[in-house]
Amino acid sequence: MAENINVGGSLPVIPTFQQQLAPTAGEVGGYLPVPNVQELAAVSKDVSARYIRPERELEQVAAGEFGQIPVIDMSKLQVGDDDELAKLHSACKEWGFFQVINHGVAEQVITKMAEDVQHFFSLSLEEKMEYAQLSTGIEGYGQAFVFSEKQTLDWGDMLYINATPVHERKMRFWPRNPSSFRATLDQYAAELEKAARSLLISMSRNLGVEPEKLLNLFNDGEQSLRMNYYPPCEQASKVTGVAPHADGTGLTLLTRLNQAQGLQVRKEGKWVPVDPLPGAFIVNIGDILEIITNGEYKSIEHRALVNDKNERLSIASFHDPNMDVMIEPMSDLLVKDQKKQAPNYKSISHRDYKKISRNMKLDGKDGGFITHMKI
Ligand SMILES: O=C(O)CCC(=O)C(=O)O
Ligand SMILES: [Fe+2]
Repeated sequence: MAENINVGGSLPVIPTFQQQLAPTAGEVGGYLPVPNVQELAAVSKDVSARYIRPERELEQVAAGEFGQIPVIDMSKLQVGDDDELAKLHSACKEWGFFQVINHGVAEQVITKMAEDVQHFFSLSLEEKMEYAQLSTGIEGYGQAFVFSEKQTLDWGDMLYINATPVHERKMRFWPRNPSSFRATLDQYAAELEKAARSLLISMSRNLGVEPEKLLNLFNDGEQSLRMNYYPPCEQASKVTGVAPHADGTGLTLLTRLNQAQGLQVRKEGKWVPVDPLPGAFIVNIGDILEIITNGEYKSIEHRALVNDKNERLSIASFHDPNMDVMIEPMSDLLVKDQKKQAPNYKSISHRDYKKISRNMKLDGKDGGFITHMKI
């Protein structure tokens, strides 16, 4: 078993990944234009067949069976509270999803972001389309991950921006309306990045690796904000706002902007509705963190449902490592109790990982790129 292990160095890149690299949406215009859902909802009550998911009828929603996802008090983590650290470790291992309270992000930063995002989505279609996605990438106003005419569509629109690295920002996608929006996005992104790094420090303590080693992977990393707008839908029980998926990212910090509920997490085959606490962030482990931790922490499938009466808004802040690092199990984690452990995942450059994962439709966790990374 030990022969294939390369503890301390980079794991070999598996050549088959290269075959999957062409063509890419990021480069050759892979994303298909689809209707604006907010407009559809405004003009007609009929929901086109392209949005209907017959499988939803068969799925089980767990009513109270598993309880709520764990709630972690970040102020306790920051002072090294052992019980809270243990709670975090178990939340990362058993759930892959948890809420954080006392996270240190000022309430007015979140409120201002909520106001500006709501303002943006309330603009006319024409105004929003000034920031429309191009066919070549995910950034901007539009929809994500649509590659074929046959694909079932999600009942939602989004504004997607890359906030870091700062020098690579594409300002054409950063709305000027409302006039405070750019500054708000900038501040919100910076505050959430701080919270994400603080969580990574606590996670590294729990994992038994030097915090610096984990943090270094995320230095000058990529942070993206996905602002989701889900209009009310007459057939809410038959559609999804975001189809089942596991985030292909490192860590995700999610905020809901209004009272409408809809996030559900898959546990033991059933869907567990998440009931967000006011002011809390919902945090989830993404595929990259699963790979880095060699599977000790797991990314979890989730989906967003929509409401039949009210619109729903959420913001996902995705925190990814630096583009120049290798995505692979951390070498320090491949040594446990002085023994070498086999890596459970292959190694790939972050750049290639992104190219591939951004070109796959959302199709549950098993349909995600992480399946190809498993050894
Ligand atoms: O809207 C939500 O609650 C979830 C959105 C989500 O999962 C995502 O944007 O990746
Ligand atoms: Fe997600």
